[in-house]
Amino acid sequence: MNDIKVAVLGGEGVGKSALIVRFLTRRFIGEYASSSECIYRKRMSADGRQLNLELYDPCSQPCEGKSTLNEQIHWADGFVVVYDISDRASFITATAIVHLIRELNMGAAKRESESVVFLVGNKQDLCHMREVGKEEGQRLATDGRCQFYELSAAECYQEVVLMFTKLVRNASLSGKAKERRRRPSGSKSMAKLINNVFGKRRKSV
Ligand SMILES: Nc1nc2c(ncn2[C@@H]2O[C@H](COP(=O)(O)OP(=O)(O)OP(=O)(O)O)[C@@H](O)[C@H]2O)c(=O)[nH]1
Repeated sequence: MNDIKVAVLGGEGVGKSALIVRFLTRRFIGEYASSSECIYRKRMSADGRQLNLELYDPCSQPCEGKSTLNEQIHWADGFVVVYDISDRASFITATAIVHLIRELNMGAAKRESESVVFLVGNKQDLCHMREVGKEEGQRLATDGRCQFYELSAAECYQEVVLMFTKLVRNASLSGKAKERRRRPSGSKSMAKLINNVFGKRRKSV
């Protein structure tokens, strides 16, 4: 069975938990606990193959044993980088995250091990308060070799599911996940890292 690790990253309050909870439970509940980081686990199938998905939801507040952005990027096979279309500061944060992911990918040398990154402009239902143009998101996605979505965790259940499903499929085919499968010793040390970094909280939905 393949393990696929996806980190949902972005500034504070952009809707990371809302997107994850929407994908896993279909529901938009409005308020989400944000005092600790956690990993949600889900079994799913893609292209007839069974996958174990691990979805990492970071904690924006300072919390005990909090992992660094670099650790999160090394851990994951794929990323959803989220910003809020009604909050320009969150777009600047998303831009920095996309650039950091690509920088660390370059450090890892091989192009085929490049991570799958989806850039998501969330809260599309707040377009009357828009501070980030759709074309700006598209431009960042092109620069950072990301797929781009504008959607609303509050209102677009189908789009949220499609986005995550496509990301998981692409990540499962990516060089990074394949490389990990080919090298059991590598996955052992990665498992150790995960336990060190994320061992405290795991959730199944
Ligand atoms: N209008 C609107 N509000 C949203 C949407 N998605 C999330 N929210 C709201 O935005 C707020 C923050 O959502 P969270 O999912 O907690 O955001 P987060 O990025 O996980 O937050 P932190 O973990 O604190 O960084 C909540 O009040 C949500 O109800 C959306 O698509 N539209």
